[in-house]
Amino acid sequence: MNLSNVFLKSSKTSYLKKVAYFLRIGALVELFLTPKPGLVDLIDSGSHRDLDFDKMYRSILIMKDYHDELITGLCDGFSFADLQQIGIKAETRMYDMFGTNTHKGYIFLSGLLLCSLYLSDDSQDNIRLKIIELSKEHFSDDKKFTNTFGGIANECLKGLPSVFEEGLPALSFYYSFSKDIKTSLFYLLARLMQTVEDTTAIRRCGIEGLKRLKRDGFEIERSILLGENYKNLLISINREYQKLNLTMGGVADILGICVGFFYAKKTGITLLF
Ligand SMILES: CC(C)(COP(=O)(O)OP(=O)(O)OC[C@H]1O[C@@H](n2cnc3c(N)ncnc32)[C@H](O)[C@@H]1O)[C@@H](O)C(=O)NCCC(=O)NCCS
Ligand SMILES: Nc1ncnc2c1ncn2[C@@H]1O[C@H](COP(=O)(O)OP(=O)(O)OP(=O)(O)O)[C@@H](O)[C@H]1O
Repeated sequence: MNLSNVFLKSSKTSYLKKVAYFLRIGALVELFLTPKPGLVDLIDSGSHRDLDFDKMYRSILIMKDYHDELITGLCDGFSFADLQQIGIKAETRMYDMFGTNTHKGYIFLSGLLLCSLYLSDDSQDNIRLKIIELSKEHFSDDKKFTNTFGGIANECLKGLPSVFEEGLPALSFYYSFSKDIKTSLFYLLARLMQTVEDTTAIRRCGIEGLKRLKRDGFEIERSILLGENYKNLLISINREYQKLNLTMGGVADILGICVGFFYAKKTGITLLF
Protein backbone atom coordinates (compact mmCIF):
# COMPACT_ATOMS: atom_id res chain seq x y z
CA MET A 1 0.00 0.00 0.00
CA ASN A 2 1.46 3.41 -0.94
CA LEU A 3 1.64 6.39 1.43
CA SER A 4 -1.44 8.20 0.05
CA ASN A 5 -3.55 5.06 0.45
CA VAL A 6 -2.36 4.72 4.05
CA PHE A 7 -3.35 8.34 4.69
CA LEU A 8 -6.76 7.92 3.02
CA LYS A 9 -7.46 4.80 5.05
CA SER A 10 -6.53 6.41 8.36
CA SER A 11 -8.58 9.55 7.65
CA LYS A 12 -11.65 7.45 6.70
CA THR A 13 -11.20 5.38 9.86
CA SER A 14 -11.06 8.45 12.08
CA TYR A 15 -14.04 10.06 10.29
CA LEU A 16 -16.20 6.95 10.77
CA LYS A 17 -15.07 6.60 14.39
CA LYS A 18 -16.22 10.16 15.09
CA VAL A 19 -19.61 9.48 13.48
CA ALA A 20 -19.95 6.21 15.45
CA TYR A 21 -19.09 8.09 18.65
CA PHE A 22 -21.90 10.58 18.00
CA LEU A 23 -24.34 7.77 17.18
CA ARG A 24 -23.60 6.30 20.63
CA ILE A 25 -24.02 9.76 22.18
CA GLY A 26 -27.43 9.91 20.41
CA ALA A 27 -28.44 6.62 22.06
CA LEU A 28 -27.26 7.93 25.45
CA VAL A 29 -29.20 11.20 25.07
CA GLU A 30 -32.31 9.16 24.19
CA LEU A 31 -31.82 6.99 27.30
CA PHE A 32 -31.35 10.01 29.60
CA LEU A 33 -34.34 11.89 28.15
CA THR A 34 -36.91 11.75 30.97
CA PRO A 35 -39.88 11.21 31.23
CA LYS A 36 -40.51 9.03 28.16
CA PRO A 37 -43.79 7.12 27.80
CA GLY A 38 -43.31 3.33 27.86
CA LEU A 39 -39.52 3.50 27.55
CA VAL A 40 -36.61 3.07 29.95
CA ASP A 41 -35.43 6.40 31.37
CA LEU A 42 -33.86 7.88 34.52
CA ILE A 43 -37.04 7.37 36.53
CA ASP A 44 -38.38 3.95 35.52
CA SER A 45 -38.33 1.12 32.97
CA GLY A 46 -41.62 2.12 31.35
CA SER A 47 -43.31 -0.99 29.98
CA HIS A 48 -40.10 -3.09 29.94
CA ARG A 49 -39.91 -5.57 32.83
CA ASP A 50 -36.82 -7.14 31.24
CA LEU A 51 -34.87 -3.86 30.98
CA ASP A 52 -33.47 -1.22 33.32
CA PHE A 53 -31.38 1.92 33.07
CA ASP A 54 -28.11 0.20 34.00
CA LYS A 55 -28.53 -2.55 31.36
CA MET A 56 -29.41 -0.01 28.67
CA TYR A 57 -26.47 2.21 29.63
CA ARG A 58 -23.97 -0.66 29.51
CA SER A 59 -25.50 -1.91 26.28
CA ILE A 60 -24.69 1.44 24.63
CA LEU A 61 -21.12 1.45 25.98
CA ILE A 62 -20.35 -2.03 24.62
CA MET A 63 -21.54 -0.94 21.16
CA LYS A 64 -18.11 0.73 20.77
CA ASP A 65 -16.44 -2.66 20.19
CA TYR A 66 -18.97 -3.47 17.49
CA HIS A 67 -18.57 -0.08 15.78
CA ASP A 68 -14.76 -0.36 15.88
CA GLU A 69 -14.85 -3.86 14.40
CA LEU A 70 -17.27 -2.77 11.67
CA ILE A 71 -15.15 0.26 10.76
CA THR A 72 -11.99 -1.85 10.57
CA GLY A 73 -13.85 -4.29 8.32
CA LEU A 74 -15.11 -1.47 6.09
CA CYS A 75 -11.67 0.10 5.72
CA ASP A 76 -10.12 -3.31 5.03
CA GLY A 77 -12.60 -3.83 2.17
CA PHE A 78 -14.67 -6.65 3.73
CA SER A 79 -17.62 -7.89 1.66
CA PHE A 80 -21.14 -6.90 2.79
CA ALA A 81 -21.73 -10.51 3.84
CA ASP A 82 -18.72 -10.32 6.20
CA LEU A 83 -19.90 -6.97 7.58
CA GLN A 84 -23.33 -8.49 8.24
CA GLN A 85 -21.62 -11.23 10.26
CA ILE A 86 -20.08 -8.52 12.47
CA GLY A 87 -23.63 -7.16 13.09
CA ILE A 88 -25.02 -10.60 13.85
CA LYS A 89 -22.13 -11.25 16.29
CA ALA A 90 -22.89 -7.94 18.05
CA GLU A 91 -26.54 -8.94 18.38
CA THR A 92 -25.50 -12.30 19.88
CA ARG A 93 -23.13 -10.55 22.33
CA MET A 94 -26.02 -8.30 23.39
CA TYR A 95 -28.28 -11.30 24.15
CA ASP A 96 -25.43 -13.11 25.94
CA MET A 97 -24.58 -10.12 28.15
CA PHE A 98 -28.06 -8.83 28.97
CA GLY A 99 -30.30 -11.84 28.33
CA THR A 100 -32.70 -9.72 26.31
CA ASN A 101 -33.14 -7.25 23.44
CA THR A 102 -31.52 -4.04 24.67
CA HIS A 103 -30.43 -2.44 21.35
CA LYS A 104 -31.13 -4.79 18.45
CA GLY A 105 -32.65 -2.01 16.36
CA TYR A 106 -29.83 0.41 17.13
CA ILE A 107 -27.13 -2.14 16.34
CA PHE A 108 -28.68 -2.59 12.92
CA LEU A 109 -29.45 1.07 12.17
CA SER A 110 -26.06 2.41 13.28
CA GLY A 111 -24.25 -0.36 11.36
CA LEU A 112 -26.22 0.31 8.20
CA LEU A 113 -25.48 4.04 8.48
CA LEU A 114 -21.75 3.53 8.93
CA CYS A 115 -21.63 1.18 5.91
CA SER A 116 -23.65 3.63 3.80
CA LEU A 117 -21.50 6.61 4.81
CA TYR A 118 -18.35 4.72 3.90
CA LEU A 119 -19.69 3.57 0.54
CA SER A 120 -21.29 6.81 -0.68
CA ASP A 121 -19.97 10.28 -1.47
CA ASP A 122 -20.85 13.51 0.27
CA SER A 123 -24.54 14.10 -0.40
CA GLN A 124 -27.70 13.22 1.47
CA ASP A 125 -29.31 11.72 -1.66
CA ASN A 126 -26.36 9.41 -2.16
CA ILE A 127 -26.26 8.15 1.39
CA ARG A 128 -30.00 7.46 1.22
CA LEU A 129 -29.59 5.58 -2.06
CA LYS A 130 -26.82 3.51 -0.50
CA ILE A 131 -29.02 2.74 2.54
CA ILE A 132 -31.74 1.53 0.15
CA GLU A 133 -29.28 -0.55 -1.89
CA LEU A 134 -27.76 -2.26 1.17
CA SER A 135 -31.20 -2.79 2.74
CA LYS A 136 -32.44 -4.49 -0.43
CA GLU A 137 -29.50 -6.84 -0.17
CA HIS A 138 -30.00 -7.42 3.57
CA PHE A 139 -33.75 -8.00 3.40
CA SER A 140 -33.67 -10.04 0.19
CA ASP A 141 -33.81 -13.07 2.47
CA ASP A 142 -37.48 -13.36 3.52
CA LYS A 143 -36.46 -14.89 6.84
CA LYS A 144 -35.13 -11.49 7.92
CA PHE A 145 -38.59 -9.98 7.34
CA THR A 146 -40.40 -10.98 10.51
CA ASN A 147 -42.92 -8.15 10.33
CA THR A 148 -45.47 -7.61 7.62
CA PHE A 149 -46.37 -4.05 8.56
CA GLY A 150 -44.00 -1.07 8.73
CA GLY A 151 -41.04 -1.67 10.97
CA ILE A 152 -37.33 -1.30 10.68
CA ALA A 153 -37.17 -3.16 7.32
CA ASN A 154 -39.55 -0.77 5.54
CA GLU A 155 -37.90 2.22 7.18
CA CYS A 156 -34.50 1.12 5.85
CA LEU A 157 -35.82 0.11 2.42
CA LYS A 158 -37.08 3.69 2.00
CA GLY A 159 -33.74 5.24 3.04
CA LEU A 160 -34.74 6.20 6.61
CA PRO A 161 -37.43 8.81 5.84
CA SER A 162 -38.18 9.11 9.57
CA VAL A 163 -34.62 10.38 10.08
CA PHE A 164 -34.06 12.51 6.98
CA GLU A 165 -37.56 13.79 6.16
CA GLU A 166 -39.12 13.98 9.60
CA GLY A 167 -36.75 13.78 12.57
CA LEU A 168 -33.78 15.94 11.57
CA PRO A 169 -35.92 18.76 10.09
CA ALA A 170 -38.19 18.70 13.20
CA LEU A 171 -35.26 18.87 15.63
CA SER A 172 -33.52 21.64 13.66
CA PHE A 173 -36.77 23.59 13.30
CA TYR A 174 -37.64 23.62 17.00
CA TYR A 175 -34.07 24.19 18.17
CA SER A 176 -33.42 27.01 15.69
CA PHE A 177 -35.98 29.31 17.26
CA SER A 178 -36.17 28.06 20.87
CA LYS A 179 -32.49 27.23 21.57
CA ASP A 180 -34.01 24.95 24.22
CA ILE A 181 -32.46 21.54 23.57
CA LYS A 182 -34.56 19.60 26.09
CA THR A 183 -37.91 20.79 24.72
CA SER A 184 -36.55 20.31 21.18
CA LEU A 185 -35.89 16.65 22.04
CA PHE A 186 -39.43 16.20 23.34
CA TYR A 187 -40.74 17.95 20.22
CA LEU A 188 -38.74 15.44 18.15
CA LEU A 189 -40.19 12.57 20.22
CA ALA A 190 -43.73 13.89 19.64
CA ARG A 191 -43.19 14.18 15.87
CA LEU A 192 -41.67 10.68 15.61
CA MET A 193 -44.56 9.17 17.61
CA GLN A 194 -46.82 10.43 14.82
CA THR A 195 -44.75 9.11 11.93
CA VAL A 196 -42.70 5.98 12.78
CA GLU A 197 -44.43 2.65 12.02
CA ASP A 198 -43.17 1.15 15.27
CA THR A 199 -43.36 -2.65 15.35
CA THR A 200 -42.59 -2.81 19.09
CA ALA A 201 -45.91 -0.97 19.66
CA ILE A 202 -47.75 -3.20 17.17
CA ARG A 203 -46.38 -6.39 18.72
CA ARG A 204 -47.50 -5.33 22.19
CA CYS A 205 -50.91 -3.77 21.40
CA GLY A 206 -51.72 -4.31 17.71
CA ILE A 207 -52.63 -1.52 15.29
CA GLU A 208 -54.53 0.18 18.16
CA GLY A 209 -51.14 0.60 19.88
CA LEU A 210 -49.74 2.41 16.87
CA LYS A 211 -52.84 4.63 16.64
CA ARG A 212 -52.40 5.44 20.31
CA LEU A 213 -48.78 6.59 19.73
CA LYS A 214 -49.95 8.86 16.91
CA ARG A 215 -52.75 10.41 19.01
CA ASP A 216 -50.50 10.97 22.02
CA GLY A 217 -47.68 12.33 19.85
CA PHE A 218 -50.12 14.88 18.47
CA GLU A 219 -51.21 15.89 21.99
CA ILE A 220 -47.60 16.24 23.20
CA GLU A 221 -46.70 18.36 20.16
CA ARG A 222 -49.77 20.56 20.72
CA SER A 223 -48.91 21.00 24.38
CA ILE A 224 -45.31 21.98 23.57
CA LEU A 225 -46.35 24.46 20.88
CA LEU A 226 -48.91 26.06 23.24
CA GLY A 227 -46.18 26.50 25.88
CA GLU A 228 -48.03 24.30 28.39
CA ASN A 229 -46.45 22.11 31.09
CA TYR A 230 -45.99 19.11 28.79
CA LYS A 231 -44.04 17.14 31.45
CA ASN A 232 -47.21 16.27 33.36
CA LEU A 233 -48.75 15.02 30.13
CA LEU A 234 -45.69 12.78 29.49
CA ILE A 235 -45.89 11.39 33.04
CA SER A 236 -49.57 10.54 32.73
CA ILE A 237 -49.09 8.95 29.28
CA ASN A 238 -46.24 6.85 30.73
CA ARG A 239 -48.60 5.54 33.45
CA GLU A 240 -51.18 4.62 30.83
CA TYR A 241 -48.59 2.86 28.63
CA GLN A 242 -47.40 0.86 31.64
CA LYS A 243 -50.99 -0.32 32.23
CA LEU A 244 -51.40 -1.19 28.54
CA ASN A 245 -47.88 -2.69 28.26
CA LEU A 246 -47.36 -0.30 25.33
CA THR A 247 -43.92 0.87 24.22
CA MET A 248 -42.16 2.54 21.27
CA GLY A 249 -38.64 1.13 20.83
CA GLY A 250 -38.56 2.11 17.15
CA VAL A 251 -39.34 5.74 17.97
CA ALA A 252 -36.55 5.63 20.58
CA ASP A 253 -34.03 4.22 18.09
CA ILE A 254 -34.85 6.75 15.37
CA LEU A 255 -34.65 9.57 17.94
CA GLY A 256 -31.16 8.42 18.97
CA ILE A 257 -29.96 8.39 15.36
CA CYS A 258 -31.37 11.90 14.73
CA VAL A 259 -29.70 13.26 17.87
CA GLY A 260 -26.39 11.63 16.93
CA PHE A 261 -26.42 13.28 13.50
CA PHE A 262 -27.59 16.59 14.94
CA TYR A 263 -24.70 16.75 17.43
CA ALA A 264 -22.15 15.50 14.91
CA LYS A 265 -23.14 18.35 12.59
CA LYS A 266 -23.08 20.89 15.42
CA THR A 267 -19.53 19.93 16.33
CA GLY A 268 -18.38 20.46 12.77
CA ILE A 269 -18.20 16.93 11.38
CA THR A 270 -19.12 17.22 7.70
CA LEU A 271 -21.97 14.79 7.41
CA LEU A 272 -23.23 15.24 3.89
CA PHE A 273 -25.91 17.79 4.71
C1 LIG B 1 -32.89 -6.09 10.91
C2 LIG B 1 -33.16 -6.83 12.18
C3 LIG B 1 -32.41 -6.16 13.33
C4 LIG B 1 -34.67 -6.75 12.45
O1 LIG B 1 -35.04 -7.48 13.58
P1 LIG B 1 -36.56 -8.00 13.77
O2 LIG B 1 -36.96 -8.74 12.54
O3 LIG B 1 -36.65 -8.72 15.06
O4 LIG B 1 -37.40 -6.70 13.70
P2 LIG B 1 -38.21 -5.90 14.79
O5 LIG B 1 -39.44 -5.40 14.16
O6 LIG B 1 -38.37 -6.64 16.06
O7 LIG B 1 -37.30 -4.63 15.04
C5 LIG B 1 -36.10 -4.69 15.75
C6 LIG B 1 -35.93 -3.37 16.47
O8 LIG B 1 -35.98 -2.27 15.57
C7 LIG B 1 -36.58 -1.14 16.19
N1 LIG B 1 -37.73 -0.70 15.37
C8 LIG B 1 -39.01 -1.10 15.37
N2 LIG B 1 -39.72 -0.43 14.46
C9 LIG B 1 -38.89 0.42 13.88
C10 LIG B 1 -39.03 1.40 12.87
N3 LIG B 1 -40.20 1.64 12.27
N4 LIG B 1 -37.95 2.09 12.50
C11 LIG B 1 -36.76 1.87 13.06
N5 LIG B 1 -36.56 0.97 14.04
C12 LIG B 1 -37.61 0.25 14.44
C13 LIG B 1 -37.01 -1.59 17.57
O9 LIG B 1 -36.04 -1.16 18.49
C14 LIG B 1 -37.03 -3.09 17.50
O10 LIG B 1 -36.72 -3.74 18.71
C15 LIG B 1 -32.74 -8.31 12.07
O11 LIG B 1 -33.59 -8.97 11.20
C16 LIG B 1 -31.32 -8.53 11.56
O12 LIG B 1 -31.17 -8.71 10.38
N6 LIG B 1 -30.26 -8.54 12.41
C17 LIG B 1 -28.89 -8.78 11.98
C18 LIG B 1 -28.00 -7.61 12.23
C19 LIG B 1 -27.11 -7.28 11.03
O13 LIG B 1 -27.07 -7.97 10.04
N7 LIG B 1 -26.38 -6.18 11.10
C20 LIG B 1 -25.50 -5.76 10.01
C21 LIG B 1 -25.64 -4.32 9.72
S1 LIG B 1 -24.61 -3.83 8.41
N1 LIG C 1 -35.04 3.78 26.23
C1 LIG C 1 -35.50 2.65 25.71
N2 LIG C 1 -36.34 1.87 26.41
C2 LIG C 1 -36.82 0.72 25.88
N3 LIG C 1 -36.53 0.27 24.65
C3 LIG C 1 -35.69 1.01 23.90
C4 LIG C 1 -35.14 2.22 24.40
N4 LIG C 1 -34.32 2.73 23.46
C5 LIG C 1 -34.37 1.89 22.43
N5 LIG C 1 -35.19 0.85 22.66
C6 LIG C 1 -35.44 -0.24 21.73
O1 LIG C 1 -36.64 -0.98 21.95
C7 LIG C 1 -36.40 -2.35 21.74
C8 LIG C 1 -36.98 -3.14 22.88
O2 LIG C 1 -38.34 -3.31 22.64
P1 LIG C 1 -39.10 -4.66 23.03
O3 LIG C 1 -38.65 -5.11 24.39
O4 LIG C 1 -40.57 -4.44 22.85
O5 LIG C 1 -38.57 -5.63 21.92
P2 LIG C 1 -38.57 -7.19 21.95
O6 LIG C 1 -37.56 -7.67 22.93
O7 LIG C 1 -38.33 -7.55 20.53
O8 LIG C 1 -40.04 -7.58 22.38
P3 LIG C 1 -40.61 -8.19 23.78
O9 LIG C 1 -39.87 -7.54 24.96
O10 LIG C 1 -42.05 -7.80 23.74
O11 LIG C 1 -40.35 -9.65 23.70
C9 LIG C 1 -34.91 -2.55 21.64
O12 LIG C 1 -34.56 -2.96 20.33
C10 LIG C 1 -34.31 -1.20 21.89
O13 LIG C 1 -33.32 -0.86 20.93
